[in-house]
Amino acid sequence: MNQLSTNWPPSDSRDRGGPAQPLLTVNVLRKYFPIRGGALGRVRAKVHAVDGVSFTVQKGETLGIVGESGCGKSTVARLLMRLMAPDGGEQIFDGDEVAAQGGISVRDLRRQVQMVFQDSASSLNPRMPVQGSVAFGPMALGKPKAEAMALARELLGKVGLNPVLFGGRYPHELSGGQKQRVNIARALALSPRLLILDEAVSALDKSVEAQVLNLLQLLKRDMGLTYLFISHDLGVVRWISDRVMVMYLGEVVEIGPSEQIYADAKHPYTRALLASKPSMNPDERREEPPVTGDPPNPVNPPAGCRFHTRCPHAEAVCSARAPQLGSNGAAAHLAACHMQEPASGHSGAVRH
Ligand SMILES: Nc1ncnc2c1ncn2[C@@H]1O[C@H](COP(=O)(O)OP(=O)(O)OP(=O)(O)O)[C@@H](O)[C@H]1O
Repeated sequence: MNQLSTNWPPSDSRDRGGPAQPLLTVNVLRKYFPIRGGALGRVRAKVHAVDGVSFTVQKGETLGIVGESGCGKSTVARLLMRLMAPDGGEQIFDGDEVAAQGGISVRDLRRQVQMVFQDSASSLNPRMPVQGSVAFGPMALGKPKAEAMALARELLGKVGLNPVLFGGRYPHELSGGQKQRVNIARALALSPRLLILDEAVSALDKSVEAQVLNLLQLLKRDMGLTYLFISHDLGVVRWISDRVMVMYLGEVVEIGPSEQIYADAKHPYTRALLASKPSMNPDERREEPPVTGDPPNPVNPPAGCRFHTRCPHAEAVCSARAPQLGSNGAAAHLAACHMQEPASGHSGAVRH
């Protein structure tokens, strides 16, 4: 693998080692999509896509986001990039509030946060050789062409594509895995501090997926990057993430260190999701039945705990009152379930 020149990425912006410091903090983020109808196109209802989501990503870590299709993972990602405006909440990037007076502008945020999507083909311009695609962002920000092209060659090498062999190729001349490597190089060309990977390896064959995951780990270590890794594949998320956040119907139901989430999940939804995951180990203990059926309609989410309509442990309190994210053990491991609150009134509530 090629070495990058010493002046890239800029040494002052990397997030290596040291005590944990937040790079990104999100407080009570909300996005409701209007559903319009009738001749006048009036708003008839709203999809509660992201509903009060709060979390922090520490510098240098990988936070995985998991949950069933439609739970709001991609909407969170798009909100973080400000590809759409939130309806509420606050986003703080490296100490500065996004789009607030005296904070960080959306333009600056979009340079420091880059995203890689699942669909590697449509992210690339089909009429542009890949070296040009990688150089495009830096040139748009004013880097002279010769420098941007040199950076593109360097980055293609960094993602494992020989720039002499691949730089002049068009996207249709590349495999899916190669295209995704180009997309990663393109994202890195703007020297981001946070990379959001939204189902970025989901369309790849398992062997190619493993190569790209290994590449991501190497890049993260070499460049001091921070990742937000969104996937429906719990095995992949476990492998790559330091911490994992579980979403259900627009809300966070559990968040904690990866090993604790996988070994000792607190929320029945997380346990049901894990039970739905195919296992190679026939002796693996599965206390919860796999999650079945479809999630409720996000236009009218159930009152109380949104999972209560599918939860085998649901009691009256679960539909009466929404549980708060909290911990009954390790402070870093939080779950929103009445069984985790000693005084909730649920018969299965933990006692201390
Ligand atoms: N532009 C939009 N207009 C209306 N509803 C939307 C829009 N984008 C997303 N939604 C809805 O918001 C909810 C969350 O969608 P989102 O794509 O964030 O989920 P997801 O967890 O990323 O799902 P997947 O894993 O399938 O991509 C879903 O109910 C979806 O139908």
